[in-house]
Amino acid sequence: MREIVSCIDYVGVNDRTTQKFEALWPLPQGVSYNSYIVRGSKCTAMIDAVEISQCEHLLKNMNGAQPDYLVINHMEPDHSGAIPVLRKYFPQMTIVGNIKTLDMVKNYYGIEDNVLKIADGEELDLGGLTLRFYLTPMIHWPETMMTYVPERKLLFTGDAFGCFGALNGAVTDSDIDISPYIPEMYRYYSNIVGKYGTFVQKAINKLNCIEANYLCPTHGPVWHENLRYISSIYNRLSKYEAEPGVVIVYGSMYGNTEDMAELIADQLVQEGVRNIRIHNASYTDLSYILSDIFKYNGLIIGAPTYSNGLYPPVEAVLNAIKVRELKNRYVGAFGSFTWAPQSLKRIKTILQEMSLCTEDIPTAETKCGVSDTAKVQCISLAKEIAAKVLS
Ligand SMILES: Cc1cc2nc3c(=O)[nH]c(=O)nc-3n(C[C@H](O)[C@H](O)[C@H](O)COP(=O)(O)O)c2cc1C
Repeated sequence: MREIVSCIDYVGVNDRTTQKFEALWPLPQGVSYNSYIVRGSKCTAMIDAVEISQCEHLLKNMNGAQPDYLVINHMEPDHSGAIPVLRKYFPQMTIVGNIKTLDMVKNYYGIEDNVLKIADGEELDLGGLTLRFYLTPMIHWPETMMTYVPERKLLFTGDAFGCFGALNGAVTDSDIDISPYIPEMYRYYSNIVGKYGTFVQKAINKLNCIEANYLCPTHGPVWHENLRYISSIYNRLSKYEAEPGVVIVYGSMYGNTEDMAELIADQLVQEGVRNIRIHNASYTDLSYILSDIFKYNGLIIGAPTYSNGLYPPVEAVLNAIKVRELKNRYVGAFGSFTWAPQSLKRIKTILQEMSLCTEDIPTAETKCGVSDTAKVQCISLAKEIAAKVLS
């Protein structure tokens, strides 16, 4: 148990053994499932729980605390998995959530008794400390909400402002070097929350009226000293705003499409672009590709034609971008074929369907090896994208 501010403690756990979050996203530095205890003079509340396999650690960290309430800001099982166990340990504990939360509690865990339904803006008096609930749907499930403690200017934010990476000793950012967590925040946002930028913006605007000195998410450090910086990252990402730079994602079986990627990158450097990330879609995990795509404002995608379609690893990246409704990028495309060209056409079609950009998409295409014409096209594509991302 670690004190964050007077009467509010951290009781969360670190998971350093799960290899992939949601069985999809790599966790090379683990992940924390954050849970908190708020002690009023009359009652004690627990804010969010942990994943089912971590119950023992959670109970140990609670150090004998007897919660009267369990507030559920988010029902995803990495936070709610412990509910049935907690209910057995603390039968008196009332489960607090909004109408959508309680429907999920019933359908996941068969629990309908001793629950308290709260509405947007409602408060729960713990004695000297108040919990005020703000519904913030679709960050990133329909039931998500945040809980504010006005007396401490502290906001429990659910998954918002969270990041991958287990906690290394300290809980609050004031006590650590936060630099390892920043790339993990980009990755977490782009992988998990990225599709819901509009809803993140709605929540940010809704919560503008409250003053928060502490943001306590369900993953990663508590933000205090760097609160403004972290909020600005979230604000920017959820508006789909990006830094000048170009991500080149390509697939290649025999190196010809790859040669085009290298040519384009070489020219981008000559044009003055400094942030260039090249990803071979067959080798870089999608998690990291998405993270870079959310970070930079230029995106160039290339693939060989494969069985009259698009090379599958590149198609998977395009689908992931489409799902996340990415906006405002300067995009280019390139492709290769041997007898019947398809890949470039397909990349362009998908990019245009996404409304990623309003302008024509610059392209380059080659038949078999990289032809002189294709080289000229690659150079011109790079020049056009460089001019836009640096403008
Ligand atoms: C399994 C397979 C399927 C292919 N299907 C097509 C195709 O439908 N149409 C075509 O023009 N080329 C097709 N190709 C040829 C590749 O698109 C061509 O060799 C391309 O230049 C490969 O690019 P790379 O060197 O970057 O791997 C196919 C190649 C393979 C191995």
